[in-house]
Amino acid sequence: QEADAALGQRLFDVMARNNPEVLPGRRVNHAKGAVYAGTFTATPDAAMLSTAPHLQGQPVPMVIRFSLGGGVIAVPDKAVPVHGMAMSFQLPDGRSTDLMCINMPVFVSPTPEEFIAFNKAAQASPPNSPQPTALQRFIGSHPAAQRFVAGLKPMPQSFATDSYFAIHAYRLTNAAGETRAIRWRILPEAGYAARSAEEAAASPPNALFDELEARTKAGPVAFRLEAQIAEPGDPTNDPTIAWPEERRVVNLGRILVTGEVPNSAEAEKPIGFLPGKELPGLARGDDPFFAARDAVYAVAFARRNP
Ligand code: HEM
Repeated sequence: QEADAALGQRLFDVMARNNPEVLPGRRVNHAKGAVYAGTFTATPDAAMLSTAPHLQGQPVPMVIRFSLGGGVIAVPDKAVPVHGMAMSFQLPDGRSTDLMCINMPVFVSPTPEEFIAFNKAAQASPPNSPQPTALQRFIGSHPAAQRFVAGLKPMPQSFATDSYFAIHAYRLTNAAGETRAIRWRILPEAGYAARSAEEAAASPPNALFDELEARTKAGPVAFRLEAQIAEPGDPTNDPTIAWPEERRVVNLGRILVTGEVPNSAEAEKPIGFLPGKELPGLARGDDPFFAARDAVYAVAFARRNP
């Protein structure tokens, strides 16, 4: 649709203005990253929730990209608190479905328009701006942004000791035709482990990427894919509002990250993840971010693969 395409372009433009320069062929956001191969194997419980082919129990290959938020490839790992884990589940018939997760359970803005305003406030607050800066004023008057910033995590020991969230609500439908709203979560089998402020400050520039490469050379890294199930009244169209922790959580299966792909910097170029790719038994929910993100990712992909 016209309106979505125009919003996608405006979202791309505001992201591009976050960066001094977008290098040719590189991502305008989550620029620093590494591509890994993996597999996913569903538990029997997964099929009780959805008929989606990758949730039936046969192992499926995965492509997984770990990343740091922001558009600067040369940024030190310790400087960026928002981490990405984007992944594609690859079905035998050539179809795929993706999850694009960050290490935060909620998003910073309730609507795409407000995300544009948030970025503009950040851009109007360069280092050494007089206080309160435009960003401080924005955060002070937007509770969701305040919660997000307050919830940012310390640097983890490893990408393998952090949890990741696709944030938006999806819908799963099982063979009996029962549909449930869910939110995806990815939990580390190694357990959550963070660095102290001193350890983080002393960490080398590529600490997290080097650590993951070394760790996977010693053996696969495992995560649990879970679905948090909504109850009536839980908001499905506002990614800034967490559902209560006591909601039922179903263990859907095991993600094994097996190793970095050869020449990751080239391998990442033709990859373009999308959060709203549907399958039988798996649909996007009613969050307006799905259409907005489809649109901005299309612009971003075309720009880096002209
Ligand atoms: C309107 C809000 C958002 C905008 C404008 C936006 C924008 C972008 C852009 C332009 C990219 C680069 C895409 C590419 O070149 O392929 C990107 C990557 C990414 N985004 Fe978003 N994003 C938004 C919301 C989110 C949310 C809510 C999440 C997580 C739930 C998320 C997770 C990611 C991840 C993990 C990547 C890296 C993908 C990769 O490794 O290829 N984004 N985002």
